[in-house]
Amino acid sequence: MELILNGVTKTYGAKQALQGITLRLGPGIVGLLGPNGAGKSTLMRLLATIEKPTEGSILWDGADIAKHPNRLREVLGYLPQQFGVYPNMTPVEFLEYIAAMKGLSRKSAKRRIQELLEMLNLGADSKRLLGGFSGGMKQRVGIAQSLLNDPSLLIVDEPTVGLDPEERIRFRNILSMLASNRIVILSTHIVTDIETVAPQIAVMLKGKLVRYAEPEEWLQIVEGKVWNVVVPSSELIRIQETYPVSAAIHRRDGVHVRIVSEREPDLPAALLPPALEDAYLYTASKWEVTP
Ligand SMILES: Nc1ncnc2c1ncn2[C@@H]1O[C@H](COP(=O)(O)OP(=O)(O)OP(=O)(O)O)[C@@H](O)[C@H]1O
Repeated sequence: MELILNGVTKTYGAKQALQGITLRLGPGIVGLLGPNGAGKSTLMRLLATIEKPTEGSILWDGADIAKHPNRLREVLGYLPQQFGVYPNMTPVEFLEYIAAMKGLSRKSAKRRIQELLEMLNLGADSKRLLGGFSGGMKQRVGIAQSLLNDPSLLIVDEPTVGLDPEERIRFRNILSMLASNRIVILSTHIVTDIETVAPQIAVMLKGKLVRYAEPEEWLQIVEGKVWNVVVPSSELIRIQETYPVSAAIHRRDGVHVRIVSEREPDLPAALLPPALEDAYLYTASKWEVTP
């Protein structure tokens, strides 16, 4: 089970959405992190064989998916960013419909749907109409449809948008549970979505893969560079213009601002242990000036 990207580039007219992405993935979760417009969804669509690279190649277990898309499609699960359900169907009807489109036999689909409804904690709601489901429940139905064929490659694009904190945590737990025997690619612009579940994190900025590393390596980038400074709220804008700011908490004694700075700032400052958010912001700020 191996996915290799070799110099993958995608252009739309004059727009380069992806530039020379090279990456090798094995089983487990990889978190793909980047701001809106970084190219994550484009990359997901290429991996899902919906579009082809303009240059470069994507190999699934050695086969080029542009030439042999079915090799990957058979083992692919995809939860796109915009995932819609039919409001007048129950989860069972909806999943049966998707299973039929994927070419699963009725008998194995029925069994698999029951398994997935139990696993995703939807069993008690299996006879309700999807139109009345919460965002989190719909998202679990989305995951269920992506798992119908027990995929070896599972791609989930911005899955936590619109979910409440409890559903977010539940969703992360589901993904961790699924990652043991497949490659899971989780794309997001929210650091907390991936920091607890992804042992490998790839950051994309402006269509390029900036770095692919373990969380510990990300943290090393900002070791000794994260500071807490307390300033009056009138100073906050100046601070934000000067440093990457990963948090600003308003307290009685002023605003406690968490900044990333290579040198000790010219303000009373206390050094803090680094977090992934600091590393991400610092990397993005460096990339702004030296693309
Ligand atoms: N079909 C298309 N035609 C033209 N430009 C496109 C197309 N798809 C994407 N782009 C452009 O490519 C760039 C990357 O877009 P993409 O949607 O992949 O980013 P993203 O990181 O997924 O961000 P978001 O989370 O906002 O979707 C953007 O500048 C976008 O406008």
